[in-house]
Amino acid sequence: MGKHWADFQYEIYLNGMTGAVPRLPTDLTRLEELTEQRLGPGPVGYVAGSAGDGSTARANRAALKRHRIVPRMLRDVHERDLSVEVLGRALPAPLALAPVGVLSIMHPDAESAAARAAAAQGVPFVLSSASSTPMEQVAEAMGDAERWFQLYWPKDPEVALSFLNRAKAAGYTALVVTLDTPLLAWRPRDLDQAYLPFLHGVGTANYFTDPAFQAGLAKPVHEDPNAAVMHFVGMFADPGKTWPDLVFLREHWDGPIVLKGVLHPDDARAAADAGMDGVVVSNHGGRQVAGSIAAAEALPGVVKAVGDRLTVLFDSGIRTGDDIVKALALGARAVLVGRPYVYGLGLDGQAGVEHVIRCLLAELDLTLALSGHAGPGTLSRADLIDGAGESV
Ligand SMILES: Cc1cc2nc3c(=O)[nH]c(=O)nc-3n(C[C@H](O)[C@H](O)[C@H](O)COP(=O)(O)O)c2cc1C
Ligand SMILES: O=C(O)C(=O)c1ccccc1
Repeated sequence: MGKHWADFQYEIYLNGMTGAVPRLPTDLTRLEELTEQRLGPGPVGYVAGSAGDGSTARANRAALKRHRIVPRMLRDVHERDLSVEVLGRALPAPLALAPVGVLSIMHPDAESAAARAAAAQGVPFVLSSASSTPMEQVAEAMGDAERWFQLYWPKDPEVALSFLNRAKAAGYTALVVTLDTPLLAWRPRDLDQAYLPFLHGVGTANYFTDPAFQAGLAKPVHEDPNAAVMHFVGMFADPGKTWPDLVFLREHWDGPIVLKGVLHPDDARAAADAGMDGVVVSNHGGRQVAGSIAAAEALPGVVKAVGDRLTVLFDSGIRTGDDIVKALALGARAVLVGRPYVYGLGLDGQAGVEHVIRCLLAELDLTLALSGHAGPGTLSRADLIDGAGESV
């Protein structure tokens, strides 16, 4: 028997008897606007923003909305269990927090608060290479809770190797290698506000604390921060990388490796052929290729190509429990959520992130049960039809 995620719903109703309502809305699509009111346009512009005219982020939502769940009745759903096995580990629910850089623009406790929230709810935390807190400090905040490290594969192999060794020593079990960001895309909201936290040395903690990174600087970071920032900018990603380069990661990382940002079935096959363990079907929340295929449109093709060989994860556009049901029915093993938890962090720190996790999983549990499923295992493509679509 798994955790009773739907109890959160009762807890809210029971608190309501004394007139108390939740501190944050339970419709997570409302969090962006609230966060903007609270924190202002700079940081929220960075989080909410996406590539080009923003239509790819909207397409992610529309593609999920186009699928409609066909509920089934009179199936025993009184005992439910959302647990799944992902990359050889048992997770209490098919959800992880996506890697998101520079969380200090949202809250002073930044990644540590988000990681503690994930740990408290038993959900894996994926730490970004571009975190505002060094990976060791985030690990310490989590105890032995499940954590994965997202790699922006640095140009300098010594720094790459050092990141892998540090992540391993700090207890990160899986490596999530993001392929879709060899360059930062054209993002008008950031350009128009000239908002790029890295240029101020925010989101560079893993680099600035790294001995191999420091070895490439003429002066210590604190003596010449601008030079350190420029060294970071030149190092952070490498648009020259190709598939054969994955051998380096396979050689130096013992645990599971997941490639994030895969949208084409042939790239998924290449990942399997390169000895990878999984892929995240993702278009980076619509932040990289403007006009890209929606992530949910890409999911079935990738599952068909490699579903029997790789763990297929999904992100980009998950906002509700029914979105998760749809991604699982399309063949994802679990999903990652990005912006909603980041807004939760901005609004209420660790508690805000826990609120987001609990809302998503309570709604997932209830939607599954009401659709005739006692857990994710019985979902299949047959539980969905293509609806007429809807404006979102
Ligand atoms: C502010 C922000 C920063 C991000 N930083 C990273 C990052 O450092 N590494 C990474 O792999 N993905 C990053 N992403 C992408 C997320 O991991 C994820 O793919 C995306 O947010 C999922 O879409 P969603 O926000 O619609 O849930 C970032 C996303 C946002 C919104
Ligand atoms: O903003 C992003 O989407 C992102 O992935 C990123 C890139 C560089 C540093 C931090 C985050």
